[in-house]
Amino acid sequence: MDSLKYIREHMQKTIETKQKMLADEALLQRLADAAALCVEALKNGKKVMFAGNGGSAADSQHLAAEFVSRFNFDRPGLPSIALTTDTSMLTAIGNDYGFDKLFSRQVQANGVAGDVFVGISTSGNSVNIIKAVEQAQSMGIHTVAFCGTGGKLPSMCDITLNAPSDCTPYIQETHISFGHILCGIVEELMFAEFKPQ
Ligand SMILES: O=C(CO)[C@@H](O)[C@H](O)[C@H](O)[C@H](O)COP(=O)(O)O
Ligand SMILES: [Zn+2]
Repeated sequence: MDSLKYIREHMQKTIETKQKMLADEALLQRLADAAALCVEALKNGKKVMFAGNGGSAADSQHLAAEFVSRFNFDRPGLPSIALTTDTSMLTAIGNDYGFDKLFSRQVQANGVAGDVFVGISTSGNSVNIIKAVEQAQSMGIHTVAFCGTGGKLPSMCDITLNAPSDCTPYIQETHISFGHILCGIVEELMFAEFKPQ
């Protein structure tokens, strides 16, 4: 096994995925639209919820923390929760209702109309994310997909941010760019007066 060859190939593929993203004007516009959707929800006193499995669970809590704490500059916290972090809730729902209901149950209990739900799935086929999107839609909660090119999720949501790859790690590495850009635009649009000159 040639580690340096592996590193070069991985970096080449992740750069190619980002270049495809940059060349896709419609995708960039949808990312701007997703930020505008979050701004509208937050200005109306609503919140942004994130959910995903595995690496996407980590992305969910990373991005919710960015909203509540800070991203590029100091400003008031923004309401956001990751539905992936409370082990008591996750084990109770998983044990009593099944893993497929992990996120939809939390959306039903804690979501309100006008919130934004961001479902993150590289395959686009994680059932607990699909069910959470369906639950959100039934409650008037806006839905955003962070996905790849496959699965059911890309055709389900109000706004679809599809990383242009079919390979989980490159999709994930693009998703965290989506999330950082989303946080950065929301912060700028909502708190321009807090930005250091
Ligand atoms: O982080 C990784 C792979 O990079 C894994 O933990 C990965 O997130 C898990 O296999 C997830 O269960 C995949 O779910 P999904 O992205 O297909 O919805
Ligand atoms: Zn991973």
